[in-house]
Amino acid sequence: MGRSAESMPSGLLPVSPALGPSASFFLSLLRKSVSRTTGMSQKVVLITGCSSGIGLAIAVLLAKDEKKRFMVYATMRNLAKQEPLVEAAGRTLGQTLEIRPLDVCDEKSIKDCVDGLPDRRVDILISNAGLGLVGPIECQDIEEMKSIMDTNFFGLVRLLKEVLPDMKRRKSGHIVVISSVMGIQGILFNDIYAASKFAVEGFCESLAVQAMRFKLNISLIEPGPVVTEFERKVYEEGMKTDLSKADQVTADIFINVYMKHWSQIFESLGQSPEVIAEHTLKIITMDNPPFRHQTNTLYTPFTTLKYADPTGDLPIDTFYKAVFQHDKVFSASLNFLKLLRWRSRKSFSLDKDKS
Ligand SMILES: NC(=O)C1=CN([C@@H]2O[C@H](COP(=O)(O)OP(=O)(O)OC[C@H]3O[C@@H](n4cnc5c(N)ncnc54)[C@H](OP(=O)(O)O)[C@@H]3O)[C@@H](O)[C@H]2O)C=CC1
Ligand SMILES: CC1=C(/C=C/C(C)=C/C=C/C(C)=C/C=O)C(C)(C)CCC1
Repeated sequence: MGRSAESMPSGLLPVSPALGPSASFFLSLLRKSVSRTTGMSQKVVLITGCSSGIGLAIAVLLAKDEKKRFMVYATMRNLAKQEPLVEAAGRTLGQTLEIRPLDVCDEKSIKDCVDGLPDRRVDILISNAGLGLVGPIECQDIEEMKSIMDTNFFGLVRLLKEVLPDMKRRKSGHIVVISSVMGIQGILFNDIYAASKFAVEGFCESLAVQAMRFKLNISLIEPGPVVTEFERKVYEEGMKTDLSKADQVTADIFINVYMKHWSQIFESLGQSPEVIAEHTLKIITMDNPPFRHQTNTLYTPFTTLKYADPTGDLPIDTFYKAVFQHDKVFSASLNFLKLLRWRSRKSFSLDKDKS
């Protein structure tokens, strides 16, 4: 995709309005000549939720791209949280990465952010901002549930209402959504979170056919557990749940079965945000990116159960057995996996030390 010199991202050759008309004219000539000589077609990437985790990792990986293929607008709802990103971005800050405010629950904040981009152009939108929630529904209030839907689902809808019309007009663009394995398959005590990711998937699947008519791509990235702030926040909030509204059996399963497995699942199956960023880079640089992409091969045995049985009984029976009948075997398998991964990581770092 060839981009005009006028629409080159400001991060490459910043033009200060204070420079006056002649300097601006000179710089615009310089931009044209840079574009002509390098033949560069730098893509503008807008990412939400970059204060931590997956969003931060994607922003940094793309900004540090050796071929400088991307101009990254890394956004977050609270700029007071930008320090980790500033630190990780290093010298790319102000060059191939700029930090902007954006709250996915606030239409005006989205519009202001997009209006502030050169030509309002977004080549790749990475919808990443999201919140988790675990617990029995009888202990969660509707407002709390609505805020999950508002962030995880309507956040994406608001973004697309702002960005999609321009992409359609230009007949180019890639919408990448950080969904989850829970966009494919519900998990015990994640009723509302899974519903929000199912909503995301249904929405994108419906939109994908229309997008094709405008030569746009939509891709859902579906990670399993990823070791980020999400893990800690969800665990801490989950443990604070007021279980007085739940019966004894439910409260017991939540604390002594589900929450007991939480850290173990992340330790045995968890990926790093950097790995998810690598997967995302691969997807956005493909000629024909897939609509769905799972990042974790260790988790696919679970998601495959869904596709293997159209009645839907197989995953439900299997999860039931894993949790209630073969708890010890399930737990031992996770521990074994954890040990294997620890050993392979150790031997990998020993190999690196030798070389
Ligand atoms: N970690 C995991 O196991 C998995 C996560 N995912 C998904 O990955 C995405 C990123 O999560 P992850 O990096 O793990 O978690 P983090 O908690 O590290 O990051 C979540 C990001 O979303 C931001 N955010 C929350 N609400 C809003 C909002 N209204 N507007 C803008 N930004 C907002 C947070 O900002 P702030 O700091 O201000 O709260 C933060 O930057 C989410 O969509 C999540 O559902 C998918 C599969 C697994
Ligand atoms: C696999 C599995 C379990 C837990 C899975 C979890 C906890 C997955 C977390 C995924 C996340 C955090 C996705 C984020 O979007 C159970 C129910 C213990 C038992 C049955 C098998």
